[in-house]
Amino acid sequence: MTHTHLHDGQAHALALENLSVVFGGVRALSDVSLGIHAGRGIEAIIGPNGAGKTTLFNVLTGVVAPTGGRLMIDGQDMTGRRQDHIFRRGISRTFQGVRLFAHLTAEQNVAIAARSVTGRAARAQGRFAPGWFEGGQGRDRTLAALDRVGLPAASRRRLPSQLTLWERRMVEIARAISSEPAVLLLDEPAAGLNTAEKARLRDLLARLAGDLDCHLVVVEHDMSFVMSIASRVRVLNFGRLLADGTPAEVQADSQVREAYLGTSHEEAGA
Ligand SMILES: Nc1ncnc2c1ncn2[C@@H]1O[C@H](COP(=O)(O)OP(=O)(O)OP(=O)(O)O)[C@@H](O)[C@H]1O
Repeated sequence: MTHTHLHDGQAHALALENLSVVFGGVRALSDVSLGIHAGRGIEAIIGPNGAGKTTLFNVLTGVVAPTGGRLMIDGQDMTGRRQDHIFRRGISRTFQGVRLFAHLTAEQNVAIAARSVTGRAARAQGRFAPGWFEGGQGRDRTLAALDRVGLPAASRRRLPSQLTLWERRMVEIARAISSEPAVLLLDEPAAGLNTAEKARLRDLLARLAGDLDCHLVVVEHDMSFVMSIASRVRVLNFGRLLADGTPAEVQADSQVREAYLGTSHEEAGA
């Protein structure tokens, strides 16, 4: 696979400026400003239940339009733009829980995502080549993504219901990386995995950040997992950005400790 990088020579940046989201009377996000710079890194967003983490991902991917503030991609205002527009700018995601098409095999689930985009190379040229899937790129992209996550050959032709949770998670990640994103957002990737699987996930994410030149942003409740993979951690609480720093800095922050003490997150001190 050839990579013509979308962000060659320039920082591929996702930025939220004074972002607010209100659902009816609920203020899910209040005046959140943050920048995500592409590069080979992994950062995390943590926070108690209802802090606004998923809403933040939803704004970053165009699922939810903000009530106030702006979403900038590469310096361009993308506020209120459709999901597919944002996706084509190199922002990809996985969802809380696993969302795969039940009637399609693992391989087909990845293929439909892989063929819906032309990938980073074509995006860099500012075009979508007609017939590229028939030309084999979609298939190459699918196989490359499945190889990258390490899904065994026998599992690729199984339906999601015939796979383990870890295998389904691998398929979801393969689907998200098949578009060769510049930024990959992962919503609770470690949820439900056992210790051995979490270790494999940790290795996989580190490899993706390195090999793919993809910047990873992880929303995660498992604090020890977060602290072991992220170089930067942002903490949301009641829709506001409470802290931003290295894992050590965030863990030592008294406001963060207080925010977690009021919740049922027993893993907060881990
Ligand atoms: N579509 C919606 N309509 C109304 N309220 C919503 C909607 N989506 C989210 N909320 C509310 O916005 C707030 C933030 O929710 P969000 O799901 O973003 O939090 P979270 O940090 O991802 O929580 P969790 O850790 O439980 O997934 C919560 O109070 C939630 O109830």
